[in-house]
Amino acid sequence: MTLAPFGTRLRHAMDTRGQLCVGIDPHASLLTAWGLGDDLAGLETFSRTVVEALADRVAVLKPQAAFFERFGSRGVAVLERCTAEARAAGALVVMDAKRGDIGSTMAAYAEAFLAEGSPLFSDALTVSPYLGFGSLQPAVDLARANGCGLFALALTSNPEGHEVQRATGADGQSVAQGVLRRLAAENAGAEPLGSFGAVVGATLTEAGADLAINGPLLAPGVGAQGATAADLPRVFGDSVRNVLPSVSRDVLKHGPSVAALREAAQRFVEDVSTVTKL
Ligand SMILES: O=C(O)c1cc(=O)[nH]c(=O)n1[C@@H]1O[C@H](COP(=O)(O)O)[C@@H](O)[C@H]1O
Repeated sequence: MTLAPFGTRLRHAMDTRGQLCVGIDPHASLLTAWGLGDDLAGLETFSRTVVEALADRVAVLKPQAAFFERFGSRGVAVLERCTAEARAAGALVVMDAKRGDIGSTMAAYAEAFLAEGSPLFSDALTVSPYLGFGSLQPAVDLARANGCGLFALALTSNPEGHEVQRATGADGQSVAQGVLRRLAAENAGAEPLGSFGAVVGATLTEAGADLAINGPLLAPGVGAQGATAADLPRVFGDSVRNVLPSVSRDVLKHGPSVAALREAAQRFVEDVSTVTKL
């Protein structure tokens, strides 16, 4: 089956379901708080419950691969099921695996997540451009061919990111701005939205970069890291309509009640819609 471009599918999902991504981050502390064991059975119940609660209503679910890999191959098998079930229930899945390597290895990462029929096939993948944006080319090509997307780390939500991302190159532009320019080039002419997004933390005091990339802007940091929906216009300015705010712990802490998870996600959707419609 040929999928429509990821940017088109994401625009539709955000317009119909609201601009929100919920991260599936099965921290040991959350498994315990839910009354589950910090083990494979706990991981399975946790991820199933989040998918049951949210996959039929939020635009995007973003499993954080690390929390599944913690349990080895059987944890990865849970991630495979979680991804397939979330997609079958109607959510777009952004696999948060932050892959990045030399081009020839990047091609294998791309096949793992963006080749139809792969056990971990996802709608999009988070990638690190810090081996050089060009090293991501095999993932860009496969994503484009298969209706998938990428989110490249540009201005991350953690304070340590600045020393690399805000550094200025010989051309006078910041490293992050260079990444954003390359993404804009990949998205040129795409309508209604390109498929090659940037990660820009909602925690920044200001973007300090041109975010007009004609692509989605994944904005983690809302909730547990201190940002709120009210911060989005300050950071994203005119690009706020293309922002996909991402919340993990601040929604997940409301489980294991399916109703409470849904209410928490709905509150974020409403908060975000208040600021994006201004
Ligand atoms: O790519 C990401 O999703 C990401 C980028 C970034 O700059 N900051 C960031 O927190 N994330 C991820 O977003 C999630 C944030 O989780 P909470 O702080 O619990 O909402 C984690 O899975 C992080 O790995």
